[in-house]
Amino acid sequence: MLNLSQNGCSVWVASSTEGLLTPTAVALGKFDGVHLGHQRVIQPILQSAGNQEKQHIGENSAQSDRENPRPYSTVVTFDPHPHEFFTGQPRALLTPLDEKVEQLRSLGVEQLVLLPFDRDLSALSPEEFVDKILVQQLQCQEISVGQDFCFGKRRMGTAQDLQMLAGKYHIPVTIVPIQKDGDSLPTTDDNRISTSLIRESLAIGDIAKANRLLGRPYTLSGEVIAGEKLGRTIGFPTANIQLPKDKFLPRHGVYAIAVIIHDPTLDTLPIHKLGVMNIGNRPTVNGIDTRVEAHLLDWSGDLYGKNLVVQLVKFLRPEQKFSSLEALKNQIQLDCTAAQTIFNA
Ligand SMILES: Cc1cc2nc3c(=O)[nH]c(=O)nc-3n(C[C@H](O)[C@H](O)[C@H](O)COP(=O)(O)O)c2cc1C
Ligand SMILES: Nc1ncnc2c1ncn2[C@@H]1O[C@H](COP(=O)(O)OP(=O)(O)OP(=O)(O)O)[C@@H](O)[C@H]1O
Repeated sequence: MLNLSQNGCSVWVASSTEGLLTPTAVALGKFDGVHLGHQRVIQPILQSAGNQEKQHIGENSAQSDRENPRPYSTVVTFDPHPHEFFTGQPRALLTPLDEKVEQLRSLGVEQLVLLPFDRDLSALSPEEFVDKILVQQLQCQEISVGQDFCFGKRRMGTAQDLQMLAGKYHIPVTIVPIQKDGDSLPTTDDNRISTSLIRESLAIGDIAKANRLLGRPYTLSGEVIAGEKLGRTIGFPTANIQLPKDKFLPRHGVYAIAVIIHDPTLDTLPIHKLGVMNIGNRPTVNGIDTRVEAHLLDWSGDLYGKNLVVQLVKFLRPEQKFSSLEALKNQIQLDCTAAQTIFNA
């Protein structure tokens, strides 16, 4: 269906009905964020695909592959997000499709299958889901899920049910214990690493926690587009970043950031810079729409058309309405100093 690649490696993106690579070793779930808990669930299917490859070394591998094909490490998820299907409300995502693909690629996943989440799929019983989707369509040889995984009509199937049903087809199921946020005490159920907990952390500007649960910095990525070009008149030119429409935005306000700059038209290495960013409506200039604007420290030059990957480091302050551009300018200077102090530390 689609082959999304970067750096020479790629993830094959398919639906259950189109373009599937089979057989598969499958990790099941929504995987929004590809956080540390998700990464633990994905690990066994990478090992399974990798281990079988190792067995082939030294054998007549072409013949061996034909007789006993290696399963493709495959993340199976739903599109649209089930929450969107049931509520009819568009769901903002920690990792919109391109970002999810990039994160899965970096883990070594070979295929992402997007199961079209519709009335028919949501009505499948656990038995039907295993038989129709996992066995017949995906030709699944191995499965990995988290301990609290639920599936099938009204989420009535548990991870143990999956183990029992898949066992009838001799498909082993790894049930990964719940991963908790060890740094947050006491470790109660509320500390279960989850997409929801990361969204809550981002919504209050607790970037350290969100980054810890993700196992990497939360990023906002997109092309630099034209703004009102006011920033340069106050000595702080800003790159306006166009994000995917379904990207989850953290708390509005000002952040210390690390930025990776890619020029899509040139085959050059990315440039790494530090900076400050504002997410908000810019009340000082009577802005109406939400903008994401980055000012890079120690940078001069055009950024239009370039792709920026902005990694959130720390929330600095809420957005404010200033009485003049001069007052805003003075505050942005203080923001730059505060960010620099964080980077130095
Ligand atoms: C670090 C930083 C902090 C900012 N803080 C605020 C703020 O507190 N209040 C506000 O109205 N605008 C704030 N802005 C947004 C500015 O109003 C905006 O950058 C300016 O209007 C220029 O935008 P333009 O060049 O894209 O038109 C901030 C921008 C940056 C880069
Ligand atoms: N903290 C965790 N520890 C172990 N497994 C997990 C953890 N979080 C999710 N999983 C498993 O990873 C797979 C994908 O999880 P999924 O995205 O569906 O849930 P989630 O991350 O808890 O998100 P949400 O907060 O939206 O429920 C599932 O098999 C799920 O059981």
